[in-house]
Amino acid sequence: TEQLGSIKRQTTQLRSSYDFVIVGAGTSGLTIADRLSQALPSKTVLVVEYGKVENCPGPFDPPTNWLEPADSASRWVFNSLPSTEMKNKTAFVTVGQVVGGSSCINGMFFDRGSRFDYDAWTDAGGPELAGSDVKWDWKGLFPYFKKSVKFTKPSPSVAQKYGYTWDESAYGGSTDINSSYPLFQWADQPVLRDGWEEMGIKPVKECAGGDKEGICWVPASQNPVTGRRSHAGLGHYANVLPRSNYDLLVNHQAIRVVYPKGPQSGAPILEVLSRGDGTKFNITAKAEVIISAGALHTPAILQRSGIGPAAFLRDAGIPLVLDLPGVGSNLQDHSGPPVNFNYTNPPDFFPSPAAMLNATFKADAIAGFNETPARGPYTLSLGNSAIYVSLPHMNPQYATIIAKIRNAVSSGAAASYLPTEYRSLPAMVSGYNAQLLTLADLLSNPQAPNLESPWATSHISPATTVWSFLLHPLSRGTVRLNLTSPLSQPLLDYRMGSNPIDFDLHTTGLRFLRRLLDTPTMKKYGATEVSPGAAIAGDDAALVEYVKDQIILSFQHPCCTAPMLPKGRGGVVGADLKVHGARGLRVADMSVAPLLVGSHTSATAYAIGEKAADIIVKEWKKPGH
Ligand SMILES: Cc1cc2nc3c(=O)[nH]c(=O)nc-3n(C[C@H](O)[C@H](O)[C@H](O)COP(=O)(O)OP(=O)(O)OC[C@H]3O[C@@H](n4cnc5c(N)ncnc54)[C@H](O)[C@@H]3O)c2cc1C
Repeated sequence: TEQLGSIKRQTTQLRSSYDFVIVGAGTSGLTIADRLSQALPSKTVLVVEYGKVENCPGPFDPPTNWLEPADSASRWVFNSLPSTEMKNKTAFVTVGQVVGGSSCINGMFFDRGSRFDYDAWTDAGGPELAGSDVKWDWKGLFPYFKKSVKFTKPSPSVAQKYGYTWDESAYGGSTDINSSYPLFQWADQPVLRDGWEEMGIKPVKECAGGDKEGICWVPASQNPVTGRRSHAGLGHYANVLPRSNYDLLVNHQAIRVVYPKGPQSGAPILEVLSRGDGTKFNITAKAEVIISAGALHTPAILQRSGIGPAAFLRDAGIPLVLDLPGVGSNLQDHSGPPVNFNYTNPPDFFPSPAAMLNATFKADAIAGFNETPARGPYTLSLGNSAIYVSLPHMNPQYATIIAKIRNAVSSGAAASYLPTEYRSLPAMVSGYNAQLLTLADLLSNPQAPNLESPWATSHISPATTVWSFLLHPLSRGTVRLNLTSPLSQPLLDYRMGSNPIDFDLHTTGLRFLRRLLDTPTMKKYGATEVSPGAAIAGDDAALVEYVKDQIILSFQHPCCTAPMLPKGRGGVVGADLKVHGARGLRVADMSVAPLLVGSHTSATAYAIGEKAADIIVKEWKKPGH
């Protein structure tokens, strides 16, 4: 209960005003709240969170079924609108709804993108971002990646047992967000690793330092001793208390920001709704409101505030405050199809996940998870290994795909891949063209991965499967208020495959992954392809059909819906994360990424939070504030 000292459950418990009001106690939001309340002790900070504080942890604490947190109240479940180019498939997407946000329910796979991914953010923004004092390229972000986690190297015996490698120069932070390697791997984990190496993919010693094309060990966001999840709700809230200027209001929905005297008049008022008794309340921010509600809810809050695409807001009957068509545009996520196979002569390693079917083994695993230090299978979350491969290394004919991307821009065809309402808006078209040209450069770079395939074992039941994650999709979706119920979850339109060149990228990934089955290691175990199969793989049209049939539309990494880009390129915030045209209002979470990164997204969300906090602290420490 002491930890809950500053928890507010009713607005009557709040102070009359706060300097900073942060919307969303998630991965980025709590990072910012922690840093501001620490660096600016004379200022007050309030975080407003929709969910509760009690519902974290999620899955892997110990692991339950993937995507099934121990407490389902800790998340939102979205089913997107159908993607017409993907046979009307819908994306199943979840996000955290709890103090800690999605860092409470995620897969704990704690990787960073490659340096080229972040350099691409600046490229896509053109001179305005490149020339800004604040830089969001790799060089500008790397110090914040370092600051955002405390890395604990594995003991020599564990490192030797599993072959973990690392380079501490990629780390160095001391904050209470842990990055560490688990004390357990399944004995058959090396089977795929051997296969990848035989395909010519090279092991990389450390993948968090900007260069990660190859085979990577990836740490987990977990405590190195207890094996438990490390998340923002602990590291940036409970474990930093008491702090007299840091309050957290739970179980309240931020509805919208209101500018009684116009968006240039100073920090807006935040309107919140109690989920307990349904009352509405206004919270006064003296300095700033910072929206960190995640890539799906941040654009909904802005749209309810009258900040968004003018035509949409008019149709919705919401008075226009700022015409920013980029709000809720530019939705991206990782997606991809699988290659399925069986072993006719399966590797007989012990333990493999099949051992969990044995009651004695499982009982020992549970006991081990509760020891200190913890040990055994339950200390392993989603896994810790992945390959990251560039387009040139997958496809010798990659230049044809790059030419298609460039031609789509020069011919004007690219605009027709955007949602209809954007095709006549010059800023949206020019921003998308700039993104595509940036991505054409990125995808041509042999050191910039465009495929990820993570694994933890050679036996992923029921079938043996390797997934192809398309790291840099070209299609763009939208997030829009649900006009029949504007306070409920927004509508997601993923529009996967709306840029047809994405199919070339998906089929490249599939063709590349299939080569795993030709390696000596896989042949030794009699690996036999189940799908897509050689006959289909030789036939472009059939392989595209396979992609449409088998693709998973979301690997739970939605982003980019309030992008940091100039207004003339469809942007919503500038390099200082201030909403274009508004005073006292910033956005800081995965929505501000202009382009999806080639990694899972929590490490980037923490780094965005760290950098945002630094920008804000510097501004408010200036004389005159
Ligand atoms: C199931 C799952 C698995 C994942 N696996 C991984 C993984 O293995 N590795 C990895 O790196 N990443 C993973 N991710 C992605 C990663 O966790 C997220 O991208 C990242 O945590 C997002 O951070 P954020 O700060 O943008 O938003 P969040 O952390 O989602 O925070 C947003 C917060 O805002 C709150 N909120 C929303 N609307 C309102 C409102 N109106 N009023 C008040 N509060 C509001 C939410 O409740 C939430 O607490 C996964 C995500 C999910 C969902």
